[in-house]
Amino acid sequence: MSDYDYDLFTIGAGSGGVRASRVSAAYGARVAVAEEFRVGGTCVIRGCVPKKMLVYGAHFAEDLEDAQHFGWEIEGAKFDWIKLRDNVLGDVDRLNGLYTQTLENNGVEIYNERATITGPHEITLSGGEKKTARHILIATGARPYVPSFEGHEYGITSNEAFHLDAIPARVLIVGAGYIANEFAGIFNEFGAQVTLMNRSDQLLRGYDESVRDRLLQISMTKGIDFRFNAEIEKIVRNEDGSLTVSMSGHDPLEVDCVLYATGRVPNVEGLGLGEVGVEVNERGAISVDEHSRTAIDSIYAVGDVTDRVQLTPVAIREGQAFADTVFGGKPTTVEYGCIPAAVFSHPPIAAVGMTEAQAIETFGTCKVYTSDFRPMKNVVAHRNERSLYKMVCHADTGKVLGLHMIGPDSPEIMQAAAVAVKAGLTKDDFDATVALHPTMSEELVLLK
Ligand SMILES: Cc1cc2nc3c(=O)[nH]c(=O)nc-3n(C[C@H](O)[C@H](O)[C@H](O)COP(=O)(O)OP(=O)(O)OC[C@H]3O[C@@H](n4cnc5c(N)ncnc54)[C@H](O)[C@@H]3O)c2cc1C
Ligand SMILES: NC(=O)c1ccc[n+]([C@@H]2O[C@H](COP(=O)([O-])OP(=O)(O)OC[C@H]3O[C@@H](n4cnc5c(N)ncnc54)[C@H](O)[C@@H]3O)[C@@H](O)[C@H]2O)c1
Repeated sequence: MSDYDYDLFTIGAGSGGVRASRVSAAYGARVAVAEEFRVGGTCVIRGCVPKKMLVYGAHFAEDLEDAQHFGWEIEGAKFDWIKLRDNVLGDVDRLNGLYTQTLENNGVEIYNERATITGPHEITLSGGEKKTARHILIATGARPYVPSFEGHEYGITSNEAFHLDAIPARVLIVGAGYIANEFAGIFNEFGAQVTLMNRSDQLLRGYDESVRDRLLQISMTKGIDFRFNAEIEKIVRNEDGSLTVSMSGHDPLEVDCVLYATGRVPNVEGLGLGEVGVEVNERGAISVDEHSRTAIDSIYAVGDVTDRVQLTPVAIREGQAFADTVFGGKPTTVEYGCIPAAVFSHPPIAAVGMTEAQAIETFGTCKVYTSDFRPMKNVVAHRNERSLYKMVCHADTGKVLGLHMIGPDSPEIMQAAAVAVKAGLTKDDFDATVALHPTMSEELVLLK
């Protein structure tokens, strides 16, 4: 008989924590999880899922416009934000229920409370109750980073964006990464005047320059303004509720909403890590080994709180690997190479593997094949918006090192193509595959 209340106590019921808890319980472990907000975590409650639903909702603005060129009369079309918002939040409630049910069906005990670590095997819940466990898993995720300056409290983060009472007429988005470009697209399609500002002179650092440039060009054509090399200095709230934002290198801007999309920081504060000896790195993320184990043998950490790759499928893999290793008798590590990623902008971007710049830096040279085309649907719709597919290959072997796409449905297309890139296939292998016609994805086997 174990001396502990549980075999595993997980802190945080998000993507990583739910997977780890559920699978560990299925292996026969006695598992409990503490969640201070809502079961499902960032992805389900205020991240990937509601964001993607807003992206779908937003894209109807273009679809309705384009439909007229396909013979459809669209009279009196109007957009109701409250209806979309409440439908999305309703589905979030449904998913929250499903995730809770999944945990309960697997015999995982849920504490709807904040938890802190008070010993290598001890957790204290906010209500004061103490629990012991053979293993503790920290899966507390990350939260939006808000830069500090005078008046910063007048801005919102992505957390609040899902609950707005109205679409603001003028929005300033601070940052130029994933969330900035996704919400710039969403607000712009809903009719807001969107300005995106960034302290550097580029957007989406880490993505291939060609697709970044294409997104910038298309976004500008759609009416989104960009201010680069701009550091936010001050926000003043005016009597009418509008906000005047001062920034370096540019004129002040008057808007109705400021959204910070300036990265996410690991949730480690007040967890008791220092007291118990769990180390954090210079970025404030929990340091772990390849099995997600911290400096304390009984304590592990997965997902955004470790800041390896802040993506849901990665948190899930880390949670699964933890359970397989600790309770499944199958020591498993996560492979971080060739992780496909997407930006759900309008149009979306998808990528896997090395950019052209990374390939040149690694190998000194590479071969690049591209297709720059106007999708058939855009031609009929009179939409002057071109897609770009780019394949980066090893100069000698022809092995595909990276694939980069911007265009309609590119994330949907990329998932399948990423299998080929991960498998180490070559440009010749792609070319040997007969095209599926007429599609956009056939460009992948016709690259020049
Ligand atoms: C707007 C937005 C859009 C995104 N879109 C995508 C996307 O399209 N694709 C993608 O792959 N990723 C996306 N992400 C990233 C993705 O949501 C995260 O990488 C993922 O949720 C990380 O999972 P996690 O388990 O590490 O943490 P989380 O899902 O954040 O879960 C952590 C949980 O721990 C709880 N918690 C924290 N501290 C405590 C405590 N002390 N006690 C109890 N509970 C605690 C929190 O309330 C939270 O529920 C998006 C993120 C955001 C913000
Ligand atoms: N489609 C997806 O998969 C998706 C979508 C949203 C979020 N996410 C995940 O969530 C993470 C967080 O998203 P994000 O967009 O907030 O982060 P990000 O890292 O993508 O972008 C952060 C942006 O903020 C800027 N910035 C950082 N610190 C700043 C400061 N002090 N002042 C001004 N600007 C500053 C950066 O230059 C950058 O442009 C992403 O890294 C990603 O892993 C993924």
